Amino acid sequence: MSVKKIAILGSTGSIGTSTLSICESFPDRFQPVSLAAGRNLDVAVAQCKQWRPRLVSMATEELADQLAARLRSEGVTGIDVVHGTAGTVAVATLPEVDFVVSAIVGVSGLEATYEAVKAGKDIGLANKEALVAAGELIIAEARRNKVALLPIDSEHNAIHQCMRGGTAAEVKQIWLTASGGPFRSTPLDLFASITPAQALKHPTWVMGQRITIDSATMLNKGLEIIEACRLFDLPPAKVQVTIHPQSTIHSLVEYVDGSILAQLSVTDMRLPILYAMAYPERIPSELTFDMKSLSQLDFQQPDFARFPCLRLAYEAAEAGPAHCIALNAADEIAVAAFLEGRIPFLGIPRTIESVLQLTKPGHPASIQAVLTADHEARQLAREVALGQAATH
Ligand SMILES: NC(=O)C1=CN([C@@H]2O[C@H](COP(=O)(O)OP(=O)(O)OC[C@H]3O[C@@H](n4cnc5c(N)ncnc54)[C@H](OP(=O)(O)O)[C@@H]3O)[C@@H](O)[C@H]2O)C=CC1
Ligand SMILES: CC(=O)[C@@H](O)[C@H](O)COP(=O)(O)O
Ligand SMILES: [Mn+2]
Repeated sequence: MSVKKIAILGSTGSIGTSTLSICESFPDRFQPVSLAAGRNLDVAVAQCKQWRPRLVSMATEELADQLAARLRSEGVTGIDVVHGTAGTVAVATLPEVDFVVSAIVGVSGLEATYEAVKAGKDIGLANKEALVAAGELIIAEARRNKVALLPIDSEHNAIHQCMRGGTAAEVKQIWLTASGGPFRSTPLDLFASITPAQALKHPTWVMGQRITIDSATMLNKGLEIIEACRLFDLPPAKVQVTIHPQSTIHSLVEYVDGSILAQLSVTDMRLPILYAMAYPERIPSELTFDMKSLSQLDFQQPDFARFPCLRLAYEAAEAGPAHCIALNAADEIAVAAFLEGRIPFLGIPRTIESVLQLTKPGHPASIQAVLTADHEARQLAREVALGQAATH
């Protein structure tokens, strides 16, 4: 059995480190050969020392120089260090790479993901923002190059598994489960004073900051609706959301005959990562779910008044690609502003809604056009958020 050579985009993050943990558990199956980190120099140094990849990228030239110096001083040789977008693209397209785990947060991960698909690499996709911003282009390129695009996002991974129970034409609709985040039952009059520390306490998952805040506003589920439309070629009306606080069922597929298939497992991202990396095989693992401990599965319908971001995402999905790009871009800016204490929690949906209202319908036909639209939406979002900051 040959060892799959893995590139990890976002190796220092939550998904990246879980991917390396899978490589550690299955050394005869997966070998990381190229890594892209952002700014976390200490973790990048440690990963280089442990894994001795061929190529590593850091976000900036300065950080790359610092990494190279640290590796030299510690006697670690044979690792090329690159930087920036060109660096992440080089990591993703290294000729010997068989499989790319795309787990940079935000649109920063888009170009490397797209170039990996163009280079014919199979992809494990965690970076949902790439699909939200440029899903049609990525999917078309994946079809052209016959690459497997395997979702790592837990809901889409669950749907991918449940889709093996029928044909695409037999699917009536799909159900994405949502935890409801930390504010599922918080009185609405307290929303105005929600702090970053409160919003960063996810009830069921440990994840990076941006996705954790997105779970608190439920914009994460909104992005996932668009992600599902792109991955499974479904209209927004066939992508439903149900709140399931236990995060035990990761999503469901409803078939035309009335059967609903669900995927259940532990709340541990190593499992969807392993599924994607091993596909179409299933590798025995210790990530078992204790069925005997399962006593209750709850569901409730989401409330758009509590979670306006969910409504905004459905509206963007219906409005088309330019609005999906704007939805994500505005959220990236608003979440950063909230975490820096510059806008309130409710400023996140307010920023997104204002930016969407100012966005004209459009269908960017290239990655460069997507990046231009993303840049313009960010500018708008900064102006809107800045206006709010002045009155905050
Ligand atoms: N965590 C989870 O359980 C899940 C995550 N996802 C998705 O996976 C992606 C990653 O999420 P998560 O791991 O939680 O996020 P983290 O914030 O934990 O990690 C983000 C990673 O991206 C890197 N990064 C950020 N900016 C750049 C850049 N400009 N160039 C290169 N690398 C960069 C960071 O580097 P550094 O830290 O070195 O700065 C880090 O390695 C997101 O798209 C998220 O929505 C989807 C489902 C579940
Ligand atoms: C693990 C994962 O896939 C996350 O996207 C998670 O689902 C977030 O939780 P929410 O359901 O609260 O958005
Ligand atoms: Mn998810």
